[in-house]
This record gives sequence, structure tokens and C-alpha cells, in this order.
Amino acid sequence: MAEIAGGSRGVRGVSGAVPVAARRWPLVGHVFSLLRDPHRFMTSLSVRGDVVCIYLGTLPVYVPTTPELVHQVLATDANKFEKGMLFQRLRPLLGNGLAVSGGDYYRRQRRLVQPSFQRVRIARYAEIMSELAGELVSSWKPEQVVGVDRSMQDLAIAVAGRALFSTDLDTRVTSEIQRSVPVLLQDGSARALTPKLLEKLPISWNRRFDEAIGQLRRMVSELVRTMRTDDVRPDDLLSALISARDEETGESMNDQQVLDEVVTLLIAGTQTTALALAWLFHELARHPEVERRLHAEIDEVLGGRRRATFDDLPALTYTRQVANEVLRRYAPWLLMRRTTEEVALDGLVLPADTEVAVSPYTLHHDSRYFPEPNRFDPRRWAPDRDAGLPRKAFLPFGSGLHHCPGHSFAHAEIAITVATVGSHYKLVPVPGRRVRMKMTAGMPYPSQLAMRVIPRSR
Ligand code: HEM
Repeated sequence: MAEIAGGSRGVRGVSGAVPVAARRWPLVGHVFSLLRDPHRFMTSLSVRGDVVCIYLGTLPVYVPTTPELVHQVLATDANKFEKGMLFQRLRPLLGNGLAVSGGDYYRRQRRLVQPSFQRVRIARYAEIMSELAGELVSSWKPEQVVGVDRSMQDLAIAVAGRALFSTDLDTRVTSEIQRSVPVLLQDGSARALTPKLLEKLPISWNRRFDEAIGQLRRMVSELVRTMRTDDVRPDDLLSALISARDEETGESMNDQQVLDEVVTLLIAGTQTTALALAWLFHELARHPEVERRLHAEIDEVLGGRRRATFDDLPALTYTRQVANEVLRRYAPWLLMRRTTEEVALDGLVLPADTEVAVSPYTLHHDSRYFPEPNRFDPRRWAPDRDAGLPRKAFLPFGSGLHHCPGHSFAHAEIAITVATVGSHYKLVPVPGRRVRMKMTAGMPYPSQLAMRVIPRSR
């Protein structure tokens, strides 16, 4: 029989009954099931109920599974929530940046950061994307085996680094970013999930993590100070953040605030985009008919050019459909929130300080909104099917108050990279290496993604 949490002021003062997800273990709760087979666990939630309780260790977390309830949490009632427990554990890394801050402070910072992602600025960042994707492709040799996950991560870090700090800064900056960001991405999620007690132990990954944060924050704060005193500022994201003025108050950010937002952008904007690209190449290799159609589009739009640019984006329509399908299939597992006051959610009353999580992954694999959800089918996103699209069930970039400010940046980077790679090469899997999906850092990670680079014959 299904386990039920709640009851009259049951779990931590929650009133109302709610089903508990299957396969709960003593002490670890559902963490074991999540790690062992994340796809199976996350897709089992919607069959259980409209709100399901999962346990991260002994902590109950309430997960709404319908688009309407998700919209309530992320948009309509967004003011009644703050970022949840896992984000708080990342404060040493992200400071008080957008991903962790809340209330009036958050709103002001969001108003200041948002203009850095206007269309004209994306066009400027797209030049960097095109140049760096071209350099990556030139560095590959025909028949070479590349770690696609690692290559895409290096590329995304280089793009974000240059977009933030312009091209003419010394290479010390770029190499420090290339060194610290992967450490922070890898160890940051482990730190968020392990007991707080372990943070202080002098074990190697704690030392590595603390050293990487220290180095990165020192370097960025030095840059911010230098840039403030320079008469001529480069046309980059960092100068845009420094010059931003709040329309309502005329205020700008101090050095600490700029620093927190820069580190947040480096962390939030790199791993996510790199994963989408890595999974995209994986899916292309598994679906030759999709790959053929994509290559045909690239050849037609680029007309023999070897690098895609910002101006090509509107014509790369099938590329966009493929990207959307990747973002559907490989979406964030859980976006964590915590109530700041009492919230009524589908017959439940959640008191303040209750952990709630929304799962884009679960919604994206619910057959009520996406028929045959495990099938990779970019045609779902074809323009003639537009009217039937379940928009509220598609949340790769979240929605409402915290909707990802970097979504156009990410779409531009995905399309430019795929088209630039596709104009030279196709990537084929190395036989005998099985790719599994891992639960890491809130996103689906491939276990390993070694692929061979084959020149395209046209
Ligand atoms: C495929 C790539 C990406 C995906 C799937 C993605 C996904 C998301 C999601 C789901 C959220 C909402 C989190 C929440 O509600 O708790 C978010 C927020 C955020 N993203 Fe992205 N993102 C991507 C790329 C980027 C890029 C390229 C940047 C910046 C250069 C960026 C910067 C941010 C920031 C700063 C936030 C926090 C926003 C806030 O809380 O107000 N992201 N992203």
C-alpha cells in the first residue's frame, strides 16, 4: 500500500495527506533511489499524485507534479518562497548572487543584471561563441577520439569567461577560470548534498574546493577594482554589470555585489549549456535521420562557410527544434524552494520553512503533456504543431520570478556550436562504451561521452 505523509499536522506541521514516493530507505530516504536510477525515480512521481512527498535523507520535500501547481510555486505564489536548503549550502561559493538571494535585495539585483542579456548584447557574445567554436573544431584531428562532455565544458567556460572579461585581458584570468570552475562545478554539488559537519574536515576535496573559491573570488575582485578606475572600459559583461543603474533608485552595485553575480553567472551559465551540447551530440549519433536533416539545414544556411554566426540563428529552425527536444529530455531534476509563510497547495497547508521542489524533468516525461516521452523526437517542436504545445509543462529554463536570464545566451551558444561543428564533422560513438545518465549537481550528466570525430563528406 502507498505510504502517506501528513495527516492532521503530520510531517513538520503540514496539514493534509500526501502520498510518499516509492522506494524510500531508512535514513537516506529517497537519495539512494535517486542516485541509482534517477530517470525511473523522477518519472514515477506523477503517477503517484499531484503533490508527492520525497525524502532527501530525513528531510521531507513536497513536489507538485502538474503544470498548474508548478506555475503556482514558481510564478503566482513566488513571493511566498525563497531558494531552498541546497542553495543555502552554496553561499560560500555564490555569495549573495541571484541564484541564492531573496526578497527586495534579489529583485533589485535581478533588475540590474537583466539588461546584460538584451538582444544587442547577445549578438556581441555570439561573436565570441562563433570564434571559440571555430577554434575548437580546428583543434580536432580527423578520426580523433574526444571526450565530448569535457570539450563542451571547456568551451562553455571559455565562452562565459570571454563574454564576462573581454578578449584582451591577460591569459592568467582565462586560465584561472578554466582551472577553478570545473572544480567548483564538480565539488560544489557534492558539498551541497553532504552533511554540513563534513565541510570543515581537512579532506582533499574540501581543501580543493576552498582553494578554488578563494582563487576565483580574489582574481575577479581584483579585476572589478581595476576596471572601476579605468577610463575606457571594454564592451563586456563585467563592464555592463559595473555600469548598470537601477531605474527606480539610480543605484549601482558595489564591488562585492558585482563579484557575487559574476561568480553566479560563471557557475550557472557553463555546466548547463555544456550538458545540453554534450547530450545533443549523443542524441544525433543515435538518430541518423535527425542528424541528416540537421546537417542538410546547416549546409543550406551556412552555404559553405565554416562558422555559424548570430545572423544565421533565425534560419536554423530545425537546429532549434533539436535543441528544444534535448532540453526537454535532459532537464533539471529539481528546482528547490522553501516556504517563507504558510502556503495552500492543492488541499495541503504547508507552514513556513517547508521544503518544496519543482521538477522540470518529471513534467517533461509526463505522457499527458508529451506523448511517448522517452522518444527523442524534434518534430514535437515543428512550427505547424505550435498551437498544441504544452507550454506550461516545458520548463528547461524554469519559469516565473527566477526564469533563467541566460536562456537566449544558451540557445545562441547551442545553435552556433552545433552548426559550426556540423559544418566540419559528425561525431560517432566509440563502440563498447555505454553512456548512462547520472544524478549530479541538479542536472542529468552523462557517465562518459567519448566520440570519434569524422570529417563530413558532402
Ligand atoms: C542550457 C542552458 C541553461 C539551462 C538549462 C538553464 C536553466 C536554468 C534554470 C532552470 C533556472 C531557474 C532556477 C530556479 O528556478 O531555481 C536558471 C536560473 C539561472 N540561470 Fe540558467 N540555464 C542555462 C544557461 C544559463 C546561462 C548561459 C546563464 C548565464 C550566462 C545562466 C544564468 C542563470 C542565472 C544567473 C540564474 C538565476 C536566476 C534567478 O534566480 O533569478 N543560465 N537557469
